[in-house]
Amino acid sequence: MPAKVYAYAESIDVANAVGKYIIQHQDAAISAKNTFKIALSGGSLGKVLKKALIDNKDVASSVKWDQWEVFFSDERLVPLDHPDSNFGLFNELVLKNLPADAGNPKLNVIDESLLTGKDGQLEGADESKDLEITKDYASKLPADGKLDVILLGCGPDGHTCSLFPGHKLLQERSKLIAYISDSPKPPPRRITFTFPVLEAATSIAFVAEGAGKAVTLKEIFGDKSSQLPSKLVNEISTGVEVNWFVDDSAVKGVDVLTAKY
Ligand SMILES: O=C1O[C@H](COP(=O)(O)O)[C@@H](O)[C@H](O)[C@H]1O
Repeated sequence: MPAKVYAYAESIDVANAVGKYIIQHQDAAISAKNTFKIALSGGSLGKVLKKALIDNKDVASSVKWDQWEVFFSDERLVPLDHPDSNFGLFNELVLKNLPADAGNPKLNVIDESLLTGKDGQLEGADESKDLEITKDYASKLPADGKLDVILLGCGPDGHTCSLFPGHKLLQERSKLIAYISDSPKPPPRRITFTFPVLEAATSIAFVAEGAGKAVTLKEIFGDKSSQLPSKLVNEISTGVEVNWFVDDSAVKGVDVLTAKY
């Protein structure tokens, strides 16, 4: 199933489309099994989620937080209130802005009590504890391994989750959550979903904005031989639908059909 690309002139329209997409999948998941399992990413996605889930009042009033189970597609090995934490970003921008009666999602976060070292750096880190964090996070994934929605970012280098171009973790098949201590983007110590988790999902959506992503998207959609991690997600053939929500500048010069969600 080829990836679908939804493009908009304005950033706010990208966020509103992401909000609509989330609500449609939330409603389908809840009517089927009474719960919505969604994985989030960090980086630029944080601000999009704030616009989609807090500022857009129609979407905000449709979110059934009590029935959400939230996971993180990757996480940096830093305290949950650290500026580099992907959970921390979601907490600051979304959770802390929820009205008191909004309900409480079930949050699946790393076990902070096992953290060592400082700021996700290698110095002072105890790798055996990092591996415990990794194993513990894997145990939090749904028993059937199936997430309803995974929201992904695409870095300017084409990475997604903490799966980086050319990295050996792109081949990881035996673990659902993997540990990385040589992330080329700081901080170096992180955990990440592997391809088997992405392959088992119902729906994946990338959100990518800005002219800085155009060269990368050109390669992802135009170069059949590209091995960029985000391009490899587009090629998953397990039946998971892959969507891209982008602004016009991110797809300027990219030879791809776009639509509105
Ligand atoms: O390091 C990370 O980067 C990616 C991409 O971030 P973006 O700011 O270019 O959208 C992000 O998806 C991932 O969760 C994060 O850990």
